[in-house]
Amino acid sequence: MSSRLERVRSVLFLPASNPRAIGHARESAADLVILDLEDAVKREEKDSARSAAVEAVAGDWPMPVAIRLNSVGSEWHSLDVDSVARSKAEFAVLPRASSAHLVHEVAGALSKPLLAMIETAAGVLAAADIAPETAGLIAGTNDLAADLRLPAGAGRQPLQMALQTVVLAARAAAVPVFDGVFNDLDDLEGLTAECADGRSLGFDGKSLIHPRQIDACNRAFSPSEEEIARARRLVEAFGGGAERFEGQMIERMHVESAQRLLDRA
Ligand SMILES: CC(C)(COP(=O)(O)OP(=O)(O)OC[C@H]1O[C@@H](n2cnc3c(N)ncnc32)[C@H](O)[C@@H]1OP(=O)(O)O)[C@@H](O)C(=O)NCCC(=O)NCCSC(=O)C[C@H](O)C(=O)O
Ligand SMILES: [Mg+2]
Repeated sequence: MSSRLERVRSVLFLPASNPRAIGHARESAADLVILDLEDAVKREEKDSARSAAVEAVAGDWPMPVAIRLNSVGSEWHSLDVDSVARSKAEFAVLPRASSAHLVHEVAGALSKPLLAMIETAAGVLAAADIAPETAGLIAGTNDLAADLRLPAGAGRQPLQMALQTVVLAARAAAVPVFDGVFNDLDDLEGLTAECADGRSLGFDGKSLIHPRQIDACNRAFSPSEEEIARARRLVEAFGGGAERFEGQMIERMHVESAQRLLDRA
């Protein structure tokens, strides 16, 4: 696992075509920033956005920065790969990853760590093979809902199996995994609830579309004081084998989980 992604909770997307947003992202508390060349950028701005992204990543950033390419098969993909390969972007992001073979090819052409977005039915079914070719997975819930032909407002319930498959694939390959975006820009309560849902599914963090979503996300994916205190007590109390701890059975794996939480904290 790239150690630079190990503790990432908030993943902020922004259109590379918006210079003011690039400025805001650089000053934000996001753990990872993704300059988008794909869906957030209009057709007529694809070339200028690509140049702007390459120029932006050449500057200093307090957090790791990635560029999201246009998908394989699109008219911009090859130009994106050429430019991003030569750029100072630490990571690239491939949308609509659908097979391990394609991801392997793109990662090879870029010669830099690649995060793959799982956002099609084919991508979900291939996620276990895709994950080992990557530095991490990101669930693309908008595209996935569209690909599955879910009715508007269907929510996350019909996506549960896909989301769990993405987490399983990432865990089996020991790479980090990030939940999809929350589209309602003004509903911070809803965002907080969805972050909690993502964390309970096993995601390490969440992708975001607005700086005002960052604090809630960072809070939700950080261990609480209560969790930290319990983990400390548990590690301290453990003597090996099966034991009673505060009314519950604990074994070695509970100590490992507690230790992981303390490391993250
Ligand atoms: C969604 C938006 C288009 C909303 O924009 P707007 O209504 O202009 O927002 P505000 O007026 O609240 O903006 C206030 C200032 O904040 C800056 N801003 C806004 N968003 C960002 C951002 N993401 N990063 C940095 N800064 C941001 C604005 O520039 C304003 O600043 P100023 O001009 O100085 O006043 C907009 O929020 C947006 O574009 N969000 C990101 C969209 C995006 O990147 N989409 C692609 C990734 S999501 C995706 O595709 C998921 C996946 O693929 C899937 O399938 O699910
Ligand atoms: Mg998408």
